[in-house]
Amino acid sequence: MGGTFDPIHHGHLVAASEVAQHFDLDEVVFVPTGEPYQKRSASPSEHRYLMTVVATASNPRFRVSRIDIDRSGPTYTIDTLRDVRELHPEAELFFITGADAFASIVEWKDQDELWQLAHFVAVTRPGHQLSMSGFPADRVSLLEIPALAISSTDCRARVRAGYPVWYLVPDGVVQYISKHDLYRRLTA
Ligand SMILES: Nc1ncnc2c1ncn2[C@@H]1O[C@H](COP(=O)(O)OP(=O)(O)OP(=O)(O)O)[C@@H](O)[C@H]1O
Ligand SMILES: O=C(O)c1ccc[n+]([C@@H]2O[C@H](COP(=O)([O-])O)[C@@H](O)[C@H]2O)c1
Repeated sequence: MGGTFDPIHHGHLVAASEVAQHFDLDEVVFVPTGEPYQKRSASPSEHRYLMTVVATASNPRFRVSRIDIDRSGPTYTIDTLRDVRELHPEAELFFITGADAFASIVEWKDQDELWQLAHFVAVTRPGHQLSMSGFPADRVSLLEIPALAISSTDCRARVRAGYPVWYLVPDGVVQYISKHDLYRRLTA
């Protein structure tokens, strides 16, 4: 599951858990983006990586990869999937996205090749419509998951405004945000 994770929240974790259960996955690898070129700004990648580690540490089926943050330049999923394929030549790969990210996939780099590298799972997300038309039916699945109307944008705005993010993000992430004074001065 790729994401900017700025910060990681319970919407991400529920999506990962539901997909792992539904497809009987051995593990879910969270891959924080290095340079999310379509986002206006993002916190330093090490902060986003460490929050993802903190949020996932207690789940034995969850792991975090540095492959995107250690690759220089803009992050493209085609590179993520090629690198993962090289590391795990025998694995059956699934790429998890929310409905909003999936809707923009036609704009992603080398879109036609993406389908050969992984099976894409698009999960439902409040406020976003999912349409499978035009996509290769055998390479894409839609999964309905419990609706959590949580976004990283909203979490950042809440911190900036002095509102709590307890229970929207894992406790350790609340503490990490506070310890490193994240989001107080950001505009995004
Ligand atoms: N509440 C949610 N329910 C389902 N999927 C989600 C949810 N939040 C994020 N996702 C999915 O997780 C992936 C990573 O999302 P990302 O890290 O950009 O979080 P975000 O909340 O969308 O962030 P931002 O508000 O900054 O755009 C994307 O595929 C996104 O669609
Ligand atoms: O490959 C691309 O061109 C591309 C463009 C935008 C987003 N993505 C990937 O989509 C995932 C979710 O991205 P985001 O920006 O919604 O956090 C993450 O893994 C990104 O690297 C990929």
